[in-house]
Order: sequence, then C-alpha cells, then structure tokens
Amino acid sequence: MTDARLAGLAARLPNLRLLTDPADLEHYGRDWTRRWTPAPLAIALPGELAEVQGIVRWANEHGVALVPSGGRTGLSGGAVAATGELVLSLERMNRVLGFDAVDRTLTVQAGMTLHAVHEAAKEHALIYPVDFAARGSCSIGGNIATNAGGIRVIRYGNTREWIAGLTVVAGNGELLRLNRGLIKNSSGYDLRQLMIGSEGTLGVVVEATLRLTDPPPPSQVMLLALPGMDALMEVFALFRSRLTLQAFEFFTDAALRHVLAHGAQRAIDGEHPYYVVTEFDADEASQDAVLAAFEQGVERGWINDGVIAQSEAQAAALWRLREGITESLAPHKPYKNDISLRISALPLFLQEIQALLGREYPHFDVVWFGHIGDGNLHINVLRPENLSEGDFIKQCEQVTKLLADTLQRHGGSISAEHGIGLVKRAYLGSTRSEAEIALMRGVKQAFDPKGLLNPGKLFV
Ligand SMILES: O=C(O)CC[C@@H](O)C(=O)O
Ligand SMILES: [Zn+2]
Repeated sequence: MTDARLAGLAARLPNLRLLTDPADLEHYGRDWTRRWTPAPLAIALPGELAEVQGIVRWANEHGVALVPSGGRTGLSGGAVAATGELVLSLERMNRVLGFDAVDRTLTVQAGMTLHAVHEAAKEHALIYPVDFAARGSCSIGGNIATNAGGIRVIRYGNTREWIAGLTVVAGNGELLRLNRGLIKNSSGYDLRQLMIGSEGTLGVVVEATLRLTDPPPPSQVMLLALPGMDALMEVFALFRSRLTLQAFEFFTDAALRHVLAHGAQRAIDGEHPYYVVTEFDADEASQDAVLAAFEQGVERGWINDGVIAQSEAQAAALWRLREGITESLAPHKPYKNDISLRISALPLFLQEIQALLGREYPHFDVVWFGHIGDGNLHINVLRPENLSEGDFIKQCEQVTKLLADTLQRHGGSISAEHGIGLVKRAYLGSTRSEAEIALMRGVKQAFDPKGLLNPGKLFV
C-alpha cells in the first residue's frame, strides 16, 4: 500500500479490509453502465458501522472523495468510481439485525441483497414487496439510494413506501438514526425520506428498518399480444377496471427478439408489435373477469392473442420474457432512457415521442419496454456495430436533449427509477426547476459540507 493516506486509514482501522489489486479496482469501480473506465484509489470493505464512520471521518480529514457502493447493478453511473475515489462497499455488512413481529419490521444491514431480504421476510410468513430482475445482485442500500421501483410498483409503490427507519453516516461522519421505525412522526423535516433517492450524495446508508406485509393472494400470470401502442393504454385501462393488478408490464417485438435469442421460449405464435405480461389476484370472480376483459379487448381490436400460465413454471417462463430483456440487450451496451409520465399524459406523449425517435434514430435498433402501468418507459437504443462507442453516445445525447424537452412539456421526469448518477445529470434541469436544484445543492452542503460523498453524481 504506497498511498500514505491509505496506510493511515489501515493503521487507524486495523480490521478494515482494503483492496488495491487492479482486478479489484476494476470490479468495484464500475456499475452495469460499463461506460466509464474504473479508477478508484482503493476499495474499503467495512464489517461494522464504526468502521464506516471511521472511513468517512478519515475522508474528511484528507479530502478523499467516497463512492458508497452496493451491488453496482445501477444503470446511471451512480456507483462508478473513475476519478481516484475510495469505494466504500457495504458488501460485507449483509446481516439481518432483527425482526419485530408486532411492528412487522425487519432491520437489516445495507449490504444485503434484495433476494436475501425477500427470503428473510418469508421466514416470518411476510413479504418485502419491492421486486425487480436484479434482485439477486442488487443491495437494499442501493435500492434505498435510488428509491428503486420495479415490477410491483403498481400494487405496492416504490422503495420509499417501505422504509420505516434508516441509520446513516452523513458526509461529516455524524451518525443519524432517522425515524426509528415509527409509523407516525410529525416532528419536522423527514430526513429519512430525503435520504431515500439521494444516490449516495448525502450519507452512507448502513442499516434500514423495512416494513413487511402479508403475502398477496394467489395470482395468475398472463401474456397478451397487442397490435399497437394505442391498444396498450386501452388494455391497461380495461384490465385495471376488472382485475386487481399486481403487475402490468409491456415490451415490443424487438425486445422479444433479443430475449428469445438469449434462450427464452416463445409463448405466443406469430409476430405482434407489443406484448404485455400482467399478474393479477386470482379468485373465482377473476376467472370470469379476465375472460370478459380478454374477449372485450379482442372484439375492440386491442388484443391479438393471449395465454394464461397454467403452472408456476409457465408463469416463470412468461415473466422471463419481460425480466430477461436487460440481460439480453447488455452485449449491445445500450444507451438507456428511464422516463416517467403521469399515466394520463402518456397517450399524447407517446404519439409525439414515437414520431421523434422514428425521425432521430432511423437506423438504430430502439427497444421499448417497461412499467406502463406506472407511466415508466425504458427506451434502450442499441449501438450499431459500425459506429464507435463515443460517436454513438454523442448522437444519443443529442436525441436525449429533444426527449428531455418533450418530457418537460408533458410534465414528466428524465429518471423514473434508475436515478440521475453520471448518465442523466446534464438533463436534471428538464425535470427540476432552478429553484429546486438550488435547494438540493443547499441540502447537499448541509449533509456533506466538504462535498466528499459521490461527487459529480446527480449534479453537473
Ligand atoms: O434495462 C433497462 O433499461 C431497465 C432495467 C429495469 O429497470 C427493468 O425494468 O427491467
Ligand atoms: Zn424498470
């Protein structure tokens, strides 16, 4: 260890695991964007809260920037360390700290994977309902840092709804225990909620108290094939009015092509422009309701075809068609958009945006999918092989400016659930006013006076 500052840190925290091997710097310095070349100073893997505090205090003394790090499955560069930062990985802090049957809360360390949280809740016959495809690798701390959404938001809301308390080390090394599991707490600013979605720029989340709930009733999973985008909104309204939806997700035939090429099985014959995977509460009434909704959709020309899963394995196969998309696109290093609109604003917005993207990306493979029931679209643009990565990103950024303007006119957001990070910081002003951004900077200054926590993320 040649860096004197690091030697000082190691001497101060003798049990702290510190990594400086090039392979480790590479591994911990990047997230799923893979756009930036990792170049962290070192990786710190604390095993306990006191070590996290010690690291943050040391960083303040030496002016070292820190990148709080979870599973690094983020898609906005929020956990990238490319300019000599110390990566503060919560990976080793991955234990359950307690379960309270009366409060129905689970207290965990931030490094637990979402999957491990699900399993821990299951042991008490309860669920932690936030869920998405990266569950096996993403950490609960990262979910909190981005206010992660996913495939059940339509039923359960975002991560924000499920956090009863947070233990955080602020940028100045201060330990904050926020909200302490209370349901009601009308005692001033809710700093817990401020921390959720702050992308590691205000504090390092070390522990979280999660609300749990009863498992949903048995459900059914259905795949629908649709003739077009207009039909998508109609079918959503139709199904929502007849069934209790747990999920309503869409993807295009382009997405299906990639996911099939990646090993998934086709479930509906023929080619159709759009598909929906929906999951809904299943009881006797829902059997009739779903058939009636389906028939009405077919009669009106909104639905081409459909299939209902008859077993858990079939349900999983249908979900794979939707959940496998990101992985199937990854080899193309797509340029990702994660946009949000009020559902009522979607039909007009979609018309405009389809025309815009058709005009601006005439030769690119553009893959649409996402959480249409939440007004959240993921538009992935794939890089043509003959275009360099730099030129490709430059072209996409030009289009993103136009997309951001359109979003602004329709009152939408440039990031629905992935966060701003490095990727979208140039467009923050299309979603947040100057006054809001000035206040956000003031908040950052209050929590992290020296600007050491995830500098360069969120703000330009
Ligand atoms: O890859 C993407 O653009 C979206 C990833 C994730 O948010 C999803 O909904 O599958
Ligand atoms: Zn998503």
